[in-house]
Amino acid sequence: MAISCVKSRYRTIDGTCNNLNKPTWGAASMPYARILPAKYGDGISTFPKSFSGCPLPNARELRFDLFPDKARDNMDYTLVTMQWGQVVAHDMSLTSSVPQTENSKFTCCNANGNFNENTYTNPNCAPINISRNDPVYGPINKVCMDLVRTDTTKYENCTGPFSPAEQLSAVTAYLDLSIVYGNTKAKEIELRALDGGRLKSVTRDGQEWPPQDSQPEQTCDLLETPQSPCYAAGDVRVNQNTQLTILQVLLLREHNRMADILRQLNPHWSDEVIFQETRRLLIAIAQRITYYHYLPNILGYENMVKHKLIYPNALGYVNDYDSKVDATVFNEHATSAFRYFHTNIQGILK
Ligand code: HEM
Ligand SMILES: [Ca+2]
Repeated sequence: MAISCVKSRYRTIDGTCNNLNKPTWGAASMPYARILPAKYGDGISTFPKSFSGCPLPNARELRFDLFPDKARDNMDYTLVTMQWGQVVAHDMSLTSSVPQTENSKFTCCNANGNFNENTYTNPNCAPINISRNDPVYGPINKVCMDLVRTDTTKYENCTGPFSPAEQLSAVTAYLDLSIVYGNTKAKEIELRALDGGRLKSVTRDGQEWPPQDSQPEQTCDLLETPQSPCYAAGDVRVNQNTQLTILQVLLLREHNRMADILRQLNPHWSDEVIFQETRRLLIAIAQRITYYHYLPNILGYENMVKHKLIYPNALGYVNDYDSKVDATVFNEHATSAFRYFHTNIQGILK
């Protein structure tokens, strides 16, 4: 599909036209990029097999052998280091059709922890066998761990019959706070107050909170009553865990705080101008936190300076933009590498 780009001071909501020569690079609803070619069993979409032609080892057993649980306190960083990482992860990547809520998901295992009748005939099902000795699920007789295969270019009929399936990301690859503003114009409009550049919010106990999701029973699986908080935000995972929700609330409040100040300073600005200017500022603040505060903890400050990921001595800004670099997230990064930081999650969250 040909996209014509308009020169603008503001980012598009769906990530198109960030790169004017390649308008779809890094846009939402595009396939992931790959470091290595796909390696499917049949070259198209089935699970790979071992060299002997047997299935690969059981994923649940490998997990216990390779990544046993071990609590290790860290005296240097608080839980927010982990938590900002999830903000970054959700800004960069959401594999299309990954089930994130209990009620809306298609399942391959039944409520008793056993395999559904049609599991073996359904090509979208790839549940994992849990051994009877499993330390967590063994005692409660759960033998089926759900795994529903994600959507690919195959389901979307985007690629030819013999080319390998490519998974899609539902969100913009850019660190553009899509978790706050959404990835489509429709979502952006739904989230905006359309007055004074503000995002919609509700006041409870004298404080500002995100608006209630329109379908709380479907979105939030641990809902006590339909009135219990279940928030709507730019990202569907906003309610996934309390620590993440806190940061989403903070970003919403900061947007509205800055919008109110900009409105006071510029009474002649329209809702649209205040909204876009505030969005532009908040994105810049979040990028600053990510590159100068979060990533140095992970990659090492000197290392980042050496590889020109940050420029601590720069005055104003650095123009190191390279239009030949594709910002599309690698499949290997979203599926494996960046999930490594799940090991930073505290075992018990109170
Ligand atoms: C309490 C904290 C967290 C919880 C409960 C959590 C849970 C999850 C869950 C349930 C998924 C989806 C699994 C699937 O069906 O594919 C996921 C995906 C993912 N997580 Fe986390 N996570 C947390 C923190 C983090 C952190 C700190 C990072 C990285 C710094 C991270 C990176 C990712 C990535 C990259 C994905 C794949 C996203 C996608 O492309 O769909 N997560 N996480
Ligand atoms: Ca994004």
